[in-house]
Amino acid sequence: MADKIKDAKIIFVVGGPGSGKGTQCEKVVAKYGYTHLSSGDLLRAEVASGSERGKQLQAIMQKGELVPLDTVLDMIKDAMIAKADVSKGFLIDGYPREVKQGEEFEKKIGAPALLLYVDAKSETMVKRLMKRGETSGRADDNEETIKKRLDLYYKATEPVITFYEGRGIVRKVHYATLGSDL
Ligand SMILES: Nc1nc2c(ncn2[C@@H]2O[C@H](COP(=O)(O)OP(=O)(O)OP(=O)(O)O)[C@@H](O)[C@H]2O)c(=O)[nH]1
Ligand SMILES: Nc1ccn([C@@H]2O[C@H](COP(=O)(O)OP(=O)(O)O)[C@@H](O)[C@H]2O)c(=O)n1
Ligand SMILES: [Mg+2]
Repeated sequence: MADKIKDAKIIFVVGGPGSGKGTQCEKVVAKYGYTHLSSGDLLRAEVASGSERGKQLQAIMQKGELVPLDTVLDMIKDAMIAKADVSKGFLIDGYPREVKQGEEFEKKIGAPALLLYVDAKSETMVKRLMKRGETSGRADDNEETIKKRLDLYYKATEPVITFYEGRGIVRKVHYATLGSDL
């Protein structure tokens, strides 16, 4: 089964909470037809299913903490296998969250060809998430959890970018290059 994705083209999409990862992925999908897999969306789907595992995930996500590495990785892997026959490549959005997650992904699935780093200032991210929180219904789009997600991003996830910069595969995307309104 896992053989099906052995040679898949992989792009990691990394950026802070509310930096616009999902928004940028949609643009790439429209242009290049890659398959977009958001690790956060996969986790929220599990929560929405009402399963026992979903309940445990909900509690972690509400606090802005990271769910266990194996849980996310298994979900991404299953989703990749399910799409392997129709996919030109995969945008893995919101993963890796820490260097260890990247290392495990590479051991179990494969190496990324590229890392898209979606850059935004922390004030911008906070503003967007507070706005989104008015309608998103996301339990983590509130001031207290947003602060924790940001702290964790700077502490655990920024080192991921440095790690892959060492391999020369990081491409930075920010509003100026994308003609955003901000
Ligand atoms: N003004 C402006 N808003 C944006 C831009 N990109 C994204 N947004 C908004 O910012 C919010 C967060 O964007 P997402 O694409 O969901 O960001 P994300 O990084 O996937 O967010 P998380 O999954 O929560 O990490 C949404 O409400 C978007 O509509 C942009 O370039 N300009
Ligand atoms: N690889 C991942 C992705 C998401 N998550 C969890 O899911 C939450 C939402 O992730 P997300 O990528 O949709 O959103 P942001 O926190 O980036 O805004 C995170 O705050 C984590 O609790 C995780 O633990 N591990
Ligand atoms: Mg997202």
